[in-house]
Amino acid sequence: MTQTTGRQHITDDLRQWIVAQATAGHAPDVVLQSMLKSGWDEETAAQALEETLRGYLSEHARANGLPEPKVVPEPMTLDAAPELDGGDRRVQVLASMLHPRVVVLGGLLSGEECDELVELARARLVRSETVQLDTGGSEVNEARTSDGMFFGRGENALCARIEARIAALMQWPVENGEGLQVLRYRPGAQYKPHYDYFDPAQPGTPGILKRGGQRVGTLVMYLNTPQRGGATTFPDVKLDVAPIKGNAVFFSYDRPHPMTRSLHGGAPVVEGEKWVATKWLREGRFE
Ligand SMILES: O=C(O)CCC(=O)C(=O)O
Ligand SMILES: [Fe+2]
Repeated sequence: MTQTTGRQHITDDLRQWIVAQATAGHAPDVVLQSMLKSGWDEETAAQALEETLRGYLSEHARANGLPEPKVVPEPMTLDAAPELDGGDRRVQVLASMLHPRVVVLGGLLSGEECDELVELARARLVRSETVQLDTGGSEVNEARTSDGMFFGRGENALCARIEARIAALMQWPVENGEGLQVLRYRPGAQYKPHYDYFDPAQPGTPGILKRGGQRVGTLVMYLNTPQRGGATTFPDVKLDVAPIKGNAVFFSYDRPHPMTRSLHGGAPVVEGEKWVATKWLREGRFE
Protein backbone atom coordinates (compact mmCIF):
# COMPACT_ATOMS: atom_id res chain seq x y z
CA MET A 1 0.00 0.00 0.00
CA THR A 2 1.30 3.46 -0.79
CA GLN A 3 0.27 6.76 0.65
CA THR A 4 0.43 10.09 -1.13
CA THR A 5 1.80 13.19 0.53
CA GLY A 6 2.45 16.59 -1.09
CA ARG A 7 5.12 15.36 -3.49
CA GLN A 8 6.29 11.79 -3.07
CA HIS A 9 4.81 8.38 -2.19
CA ILE A 10 5.56 6.60 1.07
CA THR A 11 6.02 3.01 -0.08
CA ASP A 12 6.05 -0.24 1.89
CA ASP A 13 9.71 -0.64 0.94
CA LEU A 14 10.46 2.70 2.54
CA ARG A 15 8.60 1.74 5.71
CA GLN A 16 10.50 -1.55 5.96
CA TRP A 17 13.78 0.22 5.42
CA ILE A 18 12.98 2.76 8.20
CA VAL A 19 12.11 -0.01 10.69
CA ALA A 20 15.32 -1.87 9.78
CA GLN A 21 17.39 1.27 10.37
CA ALA A 22 15.72 1.94 13.72
CA THR A 23 16.06 -1.64 14.96
CA ALA A 24 19.73 -1.57 13.93
CA GLY A 25 20.08 1.26 16.43
CA HIS A 26 20.32 4.31 14.14
CA ALA A 27 18.90 7.47 15.73
CA PRO A 28 15.94 9.10 13.90
CA ASP A 29 17.95 12.19 12.86
CA VAL A 30 20.59 9.94 11.25
CA VAL A 31 17.90 8.01 9.36
CA LEU A 32 16.35 11.29 8.25
CA GLN A 33 19.70 12.52 6.91
CA SER A 34 20.20 9.38 4.81
CA MET A 35 16.67 9.72 3.41
CA LEU A 36 17.39 13.31 2.39
CA LYS A 37 20.68 12.22 0.76
CA SER A 38 18.89 9.59 -1.28
CA GLY A 39 16.53 12.20 -2.69
CA TRP A 40 13.42 12.22 -0.47
CA ASP A 41 11.98 15.65 0.13
CA GLU A 42 12.14 16.72 3.75
CA GLU A 43 8.40 16.90 4.40
CA THR A 44 7.76 13.39 3.07
CA ALA A 45 10.83 11.96 4.81
CA ALA A 46 9.93 13.42 8.21
CA GLN A 47 6.30 12.33 7.90
CA ALA A 48 7.25 8.80 6.80
CA LEU A 49 9.73 8.49 9.64
CA GLU A 50 7.34 9.67 12.30
CA GLU A 51 4.36 7.62 11.11
CA THR A 52 6.36 4.46 10.53
CA LEU A 53 8.13 4.52 13.89
CA ARG A 54 4.94 5.38 15.77
CA GLY A 55 3.09 2.54 14.03
CA TYR A 56 5.93 0.13 14.70
CA LEU A 57 6.06 1.03 18.40
CA SER A 58 2.28 0.64 18.75
CA GLU A 59 2.34 -2.78 17.08
CA HIS A 60 5.26 -3.84 19.23
CA ALA A 61 3.41 -2.70 22.38
CA ARG A 62 0.20 -4.51 21.39
CA ALA A 63 2.11 -7.70 20.62
CA ASN A 64 3.79 -7.60 24.02
CA GLY A 65 0.77 -6.67 26.15
CA LEU A 66 2.13 -3.19 26.92
CA PRO A 67 0.25 0.12 26.90
CA GLU A 68 0.70 1.95 23.58
CA PRO A 69 2.98 5.01 23.52
CA LYS A 70 1.40 8.46 23.43
CA VAL A 71 2.72 11.76 22.12
CA VAL A 72 4.36 13.63 25.03
CA PRO A 73 5.43 17.24 25.65
CA GLU A 74 9.02 17.93 24.59
CA PRO A 75 10.98 21.10 25.32
CA MET A 76 14.02 20.44 23.14
CA THR A 77 14.21 21.42 19.52
CA LEU A 78 15.83 19.28 16.81
CA ASP A 79 18.58 21.87 16.28
CA ALA A 80 19.83 21.26 19.83
CA ALA A 81 19.80 24.96 20.72
CA PRO A 82 21.15 25.45 24.27
CA GLU A 83 18.57 28.15 24.97
CA LEU A 84 14.83 27.71 24.54
CA ASP A 85 12.12 30.23 23.83
CA GLY A 86 9.69 30.46 26.73
CA GLY A 87 7.79 33.36 25.10
CA ASP A 88 8.60 36.04 27.69
CA ARG A 89 11.89 34.47 28.83
CA ARG A 90 14.87 32.51 27.51
CA VAL A 91 15.43 29.23 29.34
CA GLN A 92 18.66 27.22 29.34
CA VAL A 93 19.03 23.51 28.68
CA LEU A 94 21.56 22.38 31.32
CA ALA A 95 21.39 18.62 30.76
CA SER A 96 19.21 16.04 29.06
CA MET A 97 18.77 12.29 28.96
CA LEU A 98 16.80 10.19 26.50
CA HIS A 99 15.67 7.23 28.61
CA PRO A 100 14.14 8.20 30.93
CA ARG A 101 13.37 11.42 29.06
CA VAL A 102 14.70 14.08 31.45
CA VAL A 103 15.63 17.69 30.68
CA VAL A 104 17.19 19.94 33.32
CA LEU A 105 16.29 23.58 32.69
CA GLY A 106 18.11 26.68 33.94
CA GLY A 107 16.47 29.99 34.78
CA LEU A 108 12.90 28.95 34.06
CA LEU A 109 11.69 31.27 36.84
CA SER A 110 13.21 34.53 38.05
CA GLY A 111 14.19 34.88 41.71
CA GLU A 112 11.26 37.28 42.25
CA GLU A 113 8.80 34.83 40.71
CA CYS A 114 10.05 32.08 43.05
CA ASP A 115 9.71 34.33 46.10
CA GLU A 116 6.25 35.51 45.09
CA LEU A 117 4.98 31.94 44.55
CA VAL A 118 6.30 30.89 47.97
CA GLU A 119 4.57 33.83 49.64
CA LEU A 120 1.26 33.24 47.84
CA ALA A 121 1.37 29.52 48.74
CA ARG A 122 2.61 29.74 52.32
CA ALA A 123 -0.69 30.62 54.01
CA ARG A 124 -2.53 27.80 52.20
CA LEU A 125 -0.18 24.88 52.95
CA VAL A 126 -1.60 21.69 54.42
CA ARG A 127 -0.02 18.27 55.01
CA SER A 128 0.36 16.70 51.54
CA GLU A 129 -2.03 14.07 50.37
CA THR A 130 -1.59 11.75 47.43
CA VAL A 131 -4.32 10.58 45.10
CA GLN A 132 -5.67 7.32 46.41
CA LEU A 133 -6.06 5.03 43.46
CA ASP A 134 -8.37 2.42 44.91
CA THR A 135 -11.07 5.01 45.57
CA GLY A 136 -10.03 8.03 43.47
CA GLY A 137 -10.00 10.13 46.67
CA SER A 138 -6.88 11.38 48.46
CA GLU A 139 -5.13 10.46 51.68
CA VAL A 140 -2.27 11.53 53.95
CA ASN A 141 0.68 9.34 53.01
CA GLU A 142 3.81 8.47 54.97
CA ALA A 143 5.77 8.31 51.69
CA ARG A 144 5.26 12.03 51.27
CA THR A 145 6.11 14.10 54.30
CA SER A 146 5.84 17.56 52.77
CA ASP A 147 3.17 20.26 53.07
CA GLY A 148 1.43 21.36 49.91
CA MET A 149 -1.31 23.31 48.16
CA PHE A 150 -2.77 23.66 44.67
CA PHE A 151 -3.39 26.86 42.75
CA GLY A 152 -6.26 26.82 40.30
CA ARG A 153 -5.05 27.13 36.70
CA GLY A 154 -4.72 30.83 35.88
CA GLU A 155 -5.77 31.68 39.44
CA ASN A 156 -3.63 34.83 39.54
CA ALA A 157 -1.44 36.80 37.13
CA LEU A 158 1.74 35.05 38.26
CA CYS A 159 0.34 31.54 37.74
CA ALA A 160 -1.05 32.55 34.33
CA ARG A 161 2.33 33.95 33.26
CA ILE A 162 4.22 30.84 34.36
CA GLU A 163 1.64 28.55 32.74
CA ALA A 164 1.93 30.41 29.44
CA ARG A 165 5.72 30.12 29.60
CA ILE A 166 5.55 26.38 30.24
CA ALA A 167 3.07 25.93 27.36
CA ALA A 168 5.43 27.79 25.01
CA LEU A 169 8.46 25.78 26.12
CA MET A 170 6.79 22.40 25.94
CA GLN A 171 4.62 23.14 22.88
CA TRP A 172 1.74 21.80 24.96
CA PRO A 173 -1.63 23.56 25.43
CA VAL A 174 -2.21 25.48 28.67
CA GLU A 175 -5.58 23.65 28.86
CA ASN A 176 -3.79 20.29 29.22
CA GLY A 177 -2.02 21.37 32.41
CA GLU A 178 -3.16 20.84 35.98
CA GLY A 179 -2.96 23.85 38.30
CA LEU A 180 0.43 24.47 39.90
CA GLN A 181 1.11 22.51 43.07
CA VAL A 182 3.50 24.01 45.64
CA LEU A 183 5.28 21.76 48.15
CA ARG A 184 7.38 22.65 51.17
CA TYR A 185 9.77 20.07 52.65
CA ARG A 186 11.24 20.73 56.08
CA PRO A 187 14.43 18.97 57.28
CA GLY A 188 13.81 15.21 57.16
CA ALA A 189 10.84 15.53 54.79
CA GLN A 190 10.93 13.64 51.53
CA TYR A 191 8.83 12.20 48.73
CA LYS A 192 9.72 8.55 48.28
CA PRO A 193 10.25 7.25 44.72
CA HIS A 194 6.98 6.99 42.80
CA TYR A 195 5.47 7.36 39.33
CA ASP A 196 3.35 10.39 38.48
CA TYR A 197 1.10 8.58 35.98
CA PHE A 198 -2.06 6.90 37.26
CA ASP A 199 -1.69 3.13 37.52
CA PRO A 200 -4.13 1.57 35.01
CA ALA A 201 -4.53 -1.48 37.27
CA GLN A 202 -6.06 0.55 40.12
CA PRO A 203 -9.86 0.73 40.35
CA GLY A 204 -9.92 4.52 40.91
CA THR A 205 -7.95 5.30 37.75
CA PRO A 206 -10.74 5.31 35.10
CA GLY A 207 -12.58 7.98 37.11
CA ILE A 208 -9.47 10.17 37.36
CA LEU A 209 -8.75 9.80 33.63
CA LYS A 210 -12.17 11.21 32.66
CA ARG A 211 -10.72 14.64 33.34
CA GLY A 212 -7.85 15.17 30.88
CA GLY A 213 -6.65 11.59 30.46
CA GLN A 214 -3.26 10.38 31.65
CA ARG A 215 -0.43 12.51 32.93
CA VAL A 216 2.33 12.41 30.32
CA GLY A 217 4.88 14.86 31.72
CA THR A 218 6.02 16.55 34.94
CA LEU A 219 7.88 19.79 35.51
CA VAL A 220 9.32 20.31 39.00
CA MET A 221 10.45 23.93 39.52
CA TYR A 222 12.75 24.77 42.41
CA LEU A 223 11.59 27.84 44.33
CA ASN A 224 14.60 28.00 46.65
CA THR A 225 17.97 26.31 47.14
CA PRO A 226 18.04 24.15 50.28
CA GLN A 227 21.37 24.18 52.16
CA ARG A 228 21.75 20.39 51.95
CA GLY A 229 19.75 17.47 50.54
CA GLY A 230 16.50 17.57 48.61
CA ALA A 231 17.67 16.46 45.14
CA THR A 232 15.12 15.07 42.72
CA THR A 233 16.23 11.48 42.20
CA PHE A 234 15.69 9.00 39.35
CA PRO A 235 16.65 5.68 41.02
CA ASP A 236 16.43 3.53 37.84
CA VAL A 237 19.34 5.46 36.31
CA LYS A 238 20.97 6.76 39.51
CA LEU A 239 20.45 10.37 38.44
CA ASP A 240 20.17 13.19 41.01
CA VAL A 241 19.08 16.67 39.96
CA ALA A 242 20.25 19.43 42.29
CA PRO A 243 17.49 21.77 43.54
CA ILE A 244 18.68 25.23 42.50
CA LYS A 245 16.34 28.21 42.81
CA GLY A 246 14.75 29.14 39.45
CA ASN A 247 15.86 25.90 37.73
CA ALA A 248 13.57 22.99 36.92
CA VAL A 249 13.58 19.35 35.95
CA PHE A 250 11.21 18.12 33.26
CA PHE A 251 10.50 14.46 32.58
CA SER A 252 7.98 12.70 30.36
CA TYR A 253 6.52 9.20 30.25
CA ASP A 254 4.83 8.11 27.05
CA ARG A 255 2.81 5.36 28.73
CA PRO A 256 1.77 4.42 32.25
CA HIS A 257 4.43 1.77 32.65
CA PRO A 258 7.73 1.35 34.59
CA MET A 259 9.48 0.78 31.24
CA THR A 260 9.53 4.60 30.98
CA ARG A 261 12.05 4.56 33.87
CA SER A 262 10.28 7.65 35.17
CA LEU A 263 10.45 6.48 38.79
CA HIS A 264 11.51 9.55 40.77
CA GLY A 265 11.45 11.02 44.23
CA GLY A 266 12.41 13.99 46.38
CA ALA A 267 15.39 12.98 48.56
CA PRO A 268 15.20 13.94 52.25
CA VAL A 269 16.08 17.53 53.00
CA VAL A 270 19.06 17.57 55.36
CA GLU A 271 19.35 21.27 56.19
CA GLY A 272 17.10 24.21 55.39
CA GLU A 273 13.74 23.98 53.62
CA LYS A 274 12.98 22.92 50.07
CA TRP A 275 10.16 24.56 48.11
CA VAL A 276 9.03 23.33 44.69
CA ALA A 277 6.20 24.03 42.28
CA THR A 278 5.07 21.00 40.28
CA LYS A 279 3.22 21.20 36.97
CA TRP A 280 1.65 18.02 35.65
CA LEU A 281 0.77 17.84 31.98
CA ARG A 282 -2.13 15.69 30.77
CA GLU A 283 -2.64 14.12 27.37
CA GLY A 284 -5.95 15.98 26.93
CA ARG A 285 -7.77 19.05 28.19
CA PHE A 286 -7.94 19.22 31.97
CA GLU A 287 -11.08 21.27 32.58
O1 LIG B 1 10.32 17.33 45.23
C1 LIG B 1 10.76 16.76 44.25
O2 LIG B 1 11.94 16.88 43.90
C2 LIG B 1 9.86 15.85 43.45
C3 LIG B 1 8.40 16.22 43.52
C4 LIG B 1 7.51 15.20 42.88
O3 LIG B 1 7.89 14.12 42.55
C5 LIG B 1 6.09 15.52 42.59
O4 LIG B 1 5.63 16.61 42.98
O5 LIG B 1 5.41 14.67 41.98
FE1 LIG C 1 6.36 13.02 41.33
